[in-house]
Amino acid sequence: MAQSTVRDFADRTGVPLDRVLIQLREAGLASDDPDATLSDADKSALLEHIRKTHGRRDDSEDGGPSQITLKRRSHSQLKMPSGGGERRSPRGSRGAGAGRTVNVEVRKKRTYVKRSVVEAEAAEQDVQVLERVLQQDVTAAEEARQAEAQRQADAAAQAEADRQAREAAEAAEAEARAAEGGTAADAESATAGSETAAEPAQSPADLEAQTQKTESEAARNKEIEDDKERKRLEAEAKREREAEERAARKASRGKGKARKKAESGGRRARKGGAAGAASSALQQGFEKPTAPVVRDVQVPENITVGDLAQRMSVKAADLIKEMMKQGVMATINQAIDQDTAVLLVEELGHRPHIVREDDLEDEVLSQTTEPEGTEEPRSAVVTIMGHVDHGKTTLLDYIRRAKVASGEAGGITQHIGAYRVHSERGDLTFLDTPGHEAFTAMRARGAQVTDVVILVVAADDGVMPQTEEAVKHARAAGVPLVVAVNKIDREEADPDRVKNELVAREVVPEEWGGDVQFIPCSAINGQGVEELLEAVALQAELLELKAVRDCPASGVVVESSLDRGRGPVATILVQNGILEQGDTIISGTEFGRVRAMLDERGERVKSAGPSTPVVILGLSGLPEAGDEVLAVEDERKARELVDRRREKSRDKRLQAQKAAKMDELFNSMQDEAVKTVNLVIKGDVQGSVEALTQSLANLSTDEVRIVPVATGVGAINESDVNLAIASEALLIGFNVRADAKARRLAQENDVKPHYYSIIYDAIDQLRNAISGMLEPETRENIIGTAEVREVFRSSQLGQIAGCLVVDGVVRRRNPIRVLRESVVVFEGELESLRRFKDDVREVQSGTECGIGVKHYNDVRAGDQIECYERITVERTL
Ligand SMILES: Nc1nc2c(ncn2[C@@H]2O[C@H](COP(=O)(O)OP(=O)(O)OP(=O)(O)O)[C@@H](O)[C@H]2O)c(=O)[nH]1
Repeated sequence: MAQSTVRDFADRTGVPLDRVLIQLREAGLASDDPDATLSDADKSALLEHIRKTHGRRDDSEDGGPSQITLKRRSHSQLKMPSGGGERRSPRGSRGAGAGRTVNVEVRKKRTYVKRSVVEAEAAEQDVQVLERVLQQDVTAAEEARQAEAQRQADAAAQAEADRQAREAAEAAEAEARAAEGGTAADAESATAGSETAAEPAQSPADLEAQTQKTESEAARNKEIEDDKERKRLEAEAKREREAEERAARKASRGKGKARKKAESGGRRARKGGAAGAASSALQQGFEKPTAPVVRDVQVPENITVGDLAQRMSVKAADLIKEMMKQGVMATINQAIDQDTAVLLVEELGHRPHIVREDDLEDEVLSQTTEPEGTEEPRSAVVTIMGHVDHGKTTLLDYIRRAKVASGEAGGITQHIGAYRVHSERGDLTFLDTPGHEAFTAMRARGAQVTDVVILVVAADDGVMPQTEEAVKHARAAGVPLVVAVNKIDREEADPDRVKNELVAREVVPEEWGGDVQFIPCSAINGQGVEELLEAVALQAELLELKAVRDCPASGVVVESSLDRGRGPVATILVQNGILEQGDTIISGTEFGRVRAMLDERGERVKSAGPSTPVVILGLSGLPEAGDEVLAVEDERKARELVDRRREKSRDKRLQAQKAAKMDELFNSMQDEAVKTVNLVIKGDVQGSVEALTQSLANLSTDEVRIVPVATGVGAINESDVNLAIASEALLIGFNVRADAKARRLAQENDVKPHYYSIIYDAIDQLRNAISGMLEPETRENIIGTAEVREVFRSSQLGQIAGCLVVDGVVRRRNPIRVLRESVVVFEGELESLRRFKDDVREVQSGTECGIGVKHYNDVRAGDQIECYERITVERTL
């Protein structure tokens, strides 16, 4: 096909010249010159390019809609005046002057096509035209080339045929000439001549064919080369693109969270008006860290493996692996100690920072623990101690002129109460500690907040075990004693006996050269009570008790309980500062604001100074008796401190539970015969629960173990019942009952809550129950002894011992022992028991008899035969 210029080609195809030039440029073929010639090879290359790129444009579109159809609907109303002057309102109601209203709805629809789509379509059409024309041209060129080759081949074949014909003719001619006498030389030369003549006829056609062949081969080679190069470049570009995409994907995965956060931050920033800088900064991709990231890790005193892994941003599994390498086996939720955690953090290349839990404590409590300020005199805190029923409550009752004892269940004080008593010698604060041994622990605490102990000893009873205990506690706490020798109104009262007995315990009366005041008194008729108060006041004076008033308030919890209407209620004794209503306080693991304060008469007070007992409302939970109470200024820090304390106590509890479980397992492995009685104990106040738990736990023996699995303050609830069911525990309510749900659950599961209001009863009943669990004891009872006087041999009966029953009765069916010089030589049973010739069932003391011992033929004169019985005895504790 004839070569043409680009312009000609564009004209022929009808495609704009620009577009043809663009296509050629994209195919990498032509310059910008429209008059450059376009060879067949160029056209082939262009066609190939078009085929490759044709249709790709659709894929590269952004995927958005190529056209949008908008529909609009508008409503309007036309009001038509009615002919009869009557009008109808839009709702159809008739009214004066109303016309007819017609609703008109206009619908419009318009379709917009994307400009780029239209243009792309035009370009695509042009390209299709180009492709078609090029295809035609290339096909035509190919066909022409093939026709030309055919023609040349035909010409060559014709020439060859001619030459052969000519040669044949000439050969025939030469033969004829030879036959006529011609030489062979002539023939040869003729042959050569014919060959030479034939040569010029073949050469021009061959040359042209060869030249064309070489040219097309070169073009094809070039095409192949170009194609290879293009493919290589394309593959390279593709590889680069894919690598970029991979990196971007990875970055987006890795930074997913961060980006979300950043984006939200960005949104916030945009909202705030600072959009530009923020959003451009956020678009950066993921940057692979070039060096290991070293983190600063806070290591508290106790931390779980999972938590530590999170702080280091490593997987928990990796941390556990690392621990295994170090020889530590732990699960993800297991708490590890600070030292181990520090080692692990260092091992993993981070910087540990040891967090001392006391830091926060110190910070929050610095102002309160050591009060600074002017010290002022304060009234004494007095505790009454003594043996059960020696008259503690009656004495306090007399002193504060209120009937406390009469209102108490069983007449025994069940929990610590605190009362302020006004006397002529100033105020005294009394902590009423119960006298039962069960309250030992509480009493010990009472002694610690106490300035003076009144030791009540009944003059008719003398020193008893708890009197001694009280002396020990007072001594241990370094608290001075004042002895109230009570019940002197009784006839059998013997105050001197009390003195003597106490002197033996190194409590020496002043009048006998000691330092302890002994005051004889009667709590019933009040005799000597004034003197007692005077003695206490005197003792307090000697102590020169002081407190700081102008400092943050601090004190101690005396008792706490849960009140149905008021929530947690705590009796506290203020020791320093002035506690005001509204103060923020912390106590142990509890936190709160003092909502209300009540004094010992239940009257509201706004503030309470040193040595004042008050009941406070507003704590988050029940603090333990003996816990410190502190008023704090920084509420946030105080809350944080309480949270940390709770965490700590929970950890401790968990660890203790684990230890307990291990111990239990170990014990049960060691001795499976040991029976366990589990208890779930609920009570009205913390002190009672503690005391009851301790007393009941003390009933444990080697054979029966008492395990209080759960204790708490408040009504018995569903969870208590569930726990009792699960652990097969006895459910005990002390001055509390099961709520409705708990009752139902208990009934359904045949669990019976045991209610008590007197600690003695609970102890006695449990003791009886435990007694029932003890294995009965088998005892031996010797019922008779016979002395062997003589031994006979009978052919029928074997050896027979002639005996005299010296003690009790010997029975035929009972087991026997043979004793020789008081040593058992045989144990077995009787073969026969005879009186004279008769078999008898038993022989009484003082009677002779013949005894045959089964399976024993060595009974000798002088031996003793002991007859006994086995009896089973029920055991009690
Ligand atoms: N005659 C006489 N009886 C007294 C006197 N003091 C107490 N009692 C009686 O002794 C009994 C026990 O008195 P409480 O005051 O309940 O004894 P307690 O030491 O408080 O007992 P617990 O609360 O169990 O620790 C009561 O019946 C009192 O009436 C007294 O001075 N004289």
